[in-house]
Amino acid sequence: MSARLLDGKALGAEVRARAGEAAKTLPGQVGLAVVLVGEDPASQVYVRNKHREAEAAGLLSFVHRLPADTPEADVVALVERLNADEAVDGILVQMPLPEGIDALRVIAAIDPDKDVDGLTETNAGRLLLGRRGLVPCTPQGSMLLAGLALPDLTGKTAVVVGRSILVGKPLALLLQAANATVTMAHSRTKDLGAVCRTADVLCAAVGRPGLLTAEHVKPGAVVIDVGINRVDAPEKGEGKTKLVGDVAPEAAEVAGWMTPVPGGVGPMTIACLLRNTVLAAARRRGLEDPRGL
Ligand SMILES: Nc1nc2c(c(=O)[nH]1)N[C@@H](CN(C=O)c1ccc(C(=O)N[C@@H](CCC(=O)O)C(=O)O)cc1)CN2
Repeated sequence: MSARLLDGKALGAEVRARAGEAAKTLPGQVGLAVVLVGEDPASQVYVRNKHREAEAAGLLSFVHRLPADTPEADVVALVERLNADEAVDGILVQMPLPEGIDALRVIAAIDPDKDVDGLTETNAGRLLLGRRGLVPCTPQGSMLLAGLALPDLTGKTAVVVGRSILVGKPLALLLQAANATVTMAHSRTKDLGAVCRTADVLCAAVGRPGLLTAEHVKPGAVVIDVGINRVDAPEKGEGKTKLVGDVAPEAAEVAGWMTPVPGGVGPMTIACLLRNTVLAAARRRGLEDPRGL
């Protein structure tokens, strides 16, 4: 069997287009502020892409770049200024932050109603309690991709490998909210293969290239590979690199559906960020959530 592709590029483009259409229906322009501290090369690419996609969708995009040695208090002060800025509907602080800055303290400074990353305690609590809030972008994108293969997850078994606050934990809650029976696995899980083979939906969010192989996959399962790992690619030439997921490509011989890396969950992250920003903007204006978003 060769898995069908869950195309995050195509679905991401649809989600971004819908966010752009919904933004047009709101009074005033929707504004997104992104804070980048330091020079992490991958983060610089992601922030550039966020700026480009936000503008392409008709949003106002404000990028704040701070040097790596910026004191934590100055990052928090910037977040507080953005909280008070009427032109800003959504705030995102790009992760990872440089050593010496406590990410949780910076996140805690974000107004929960502008927290388009869904990482504040308030939004994490809302997700846990099943209340309306802002949901982290990568887990949201993973659910949209899984939904292409399995529109109804009721009674399905799901295994999430990884327990980060950015992906693993919120993704497990979203799967549970969609009536799946969820197991969370991690580095201390005994017999990871046996646990993973129970999954109708297998989600890998660990950041370890090729951690899961064909042996971890139940025949026909939906495999959502959240890992985006840059590895050496000597076959492409000296010093060249490539992106690979947490799931080895041969797993596609067993899976029914699988996300590629690149082109799977990654593009959904920015698409869902635009979606969250438009949702936040509508709610801040006291309006209903836009239809069709
Ligand atoms: N505050 C946050 N920081 C980080 C998040 C996040 O959701 N919030 N997620 C990641 C990085 N990220 C967005 O910030 C991100 C990662 C990957 C992609 C993407 O489109 N990947 C492409 C490949 C791009 C490339 O060539 O490098 C793909 O997978 O096809 C978008 C956004 C960590 N930080």
